[in-house]
Amino acid sequence: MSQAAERLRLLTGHLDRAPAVVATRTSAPTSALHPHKFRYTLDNDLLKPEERLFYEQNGFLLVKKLVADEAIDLFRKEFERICKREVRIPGLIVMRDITIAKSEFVPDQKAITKIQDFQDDPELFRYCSLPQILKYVECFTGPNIMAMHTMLINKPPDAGKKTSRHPMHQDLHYFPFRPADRIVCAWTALERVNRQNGCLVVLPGTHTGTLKEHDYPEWEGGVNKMYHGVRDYDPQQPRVHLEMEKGDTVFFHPLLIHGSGMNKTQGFRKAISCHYASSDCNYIDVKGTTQENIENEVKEIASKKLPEAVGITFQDMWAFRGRLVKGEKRIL
Ligand SMILES: CCCCCCCCCC(=O)SCCNC(=O)CCNC(=O)[C@H](O)C(C)(C)COP(=O)(O)OP(=O)(O)OC[C@H]1O[C@@H](n2cnc3c(N)ncnc32)[C@H](O)[C@@H]1OP(=O)(O)O
Ligand SMILES: O=C(O)CCC(=O)C(=O)O
Repeated sequence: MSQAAERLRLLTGHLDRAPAVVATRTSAPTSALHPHKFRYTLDNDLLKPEERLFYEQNGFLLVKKLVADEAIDLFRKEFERICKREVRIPGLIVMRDITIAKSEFVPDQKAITKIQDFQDDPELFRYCSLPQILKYVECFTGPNIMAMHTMLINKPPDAGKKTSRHPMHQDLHYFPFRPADRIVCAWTALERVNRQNGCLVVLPGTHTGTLKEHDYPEWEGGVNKMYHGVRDYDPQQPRVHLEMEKGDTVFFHPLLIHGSGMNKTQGFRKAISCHYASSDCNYIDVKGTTQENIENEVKEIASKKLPEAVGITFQDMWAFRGRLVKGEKRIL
């Protein structure tokens, strides 16, 4: 058994006890007729009872070998074509690590840390519509599903300044839509990921808390643009390193505190992800909330890059990105 599988087995072992925490933490009124009142998963028969309880208590669920090697190889090839500029995708954001952000651009995947917003690339967007992914997503979002945000992350070998780390954060910080419980991220390893190359690190159970204040961590070597982290993060909290094989997929709640470590290898650690939300979610105004700092930053960057973007709301920026992948388009 792999280390990751063993860790998961140990964690699921804890679920043998009665899910009292689940019942007490739900915001919905609990009923004596429904001792297991679930909050984070929906009533459908897709999840196995142990998977459902695991997500309720931990805020994430790792599914082994969900995406086939053939599909992954196609995603990797398309990423390579994008990096070489053999294909150009409208609206795609290409990010370089802060250590090389000011150097001359080289059209090679070694120079690219992440691509974001590939909703208009049919090759990559196939990931967001894979039936085996949507089958799980539906358990968290319900039947009307929007793909709201897409990324292919190519974590580079660390250049010695630890900038390849992703600070511990909650994805909800970036999202002006709610309810949080109807949003989920699917993150698939495009190769083996482990502590050496900077796998995801999660703080189990933190999805039951609230959205925390985020800001740039004070890292000596610098921090990538928009990589906010939870302020006053306590590194002593229990954490789990999600070591995964190619094709393994983790689903996680947008309040789950997570991040990823430094890539200490010479390889580029690749993963593909999509944030989904129920199309029944509604937009919120984040002014006056802890999210105002990221709203201002995103709007400032957008208006620098695209003068036409001045005056466009944060909510509209998300509405442009969102694509219906299943069911009916409603509010989002
Ligand atoms: C809506 C927001 C995203 C939603 C995220 C959903 C939640 C998921 C959780 C996360 O992933 S959190 C991390 C979110 N981070 C990002 O989304 C970063 C996305 N990156 C970008 O948008 C672009 O890479 C960026 C706008 C920062 C730069 O792209 P450009 O095409 O404008 O690059 P360009 O080479 O023209 O450089 C413009 C300026 O940015 C600087 N720059 C580029 N890459 C940088 C970098 N990595 N770090 C810091 N600064 C950077 C660059 O030095 C330069 O500075 P100056 O204006 O001072 O000359
Ligand atoms: O892939 C990674 O290294 C981190 C991704 C992450 O934290 C995120 O997408 O929110």
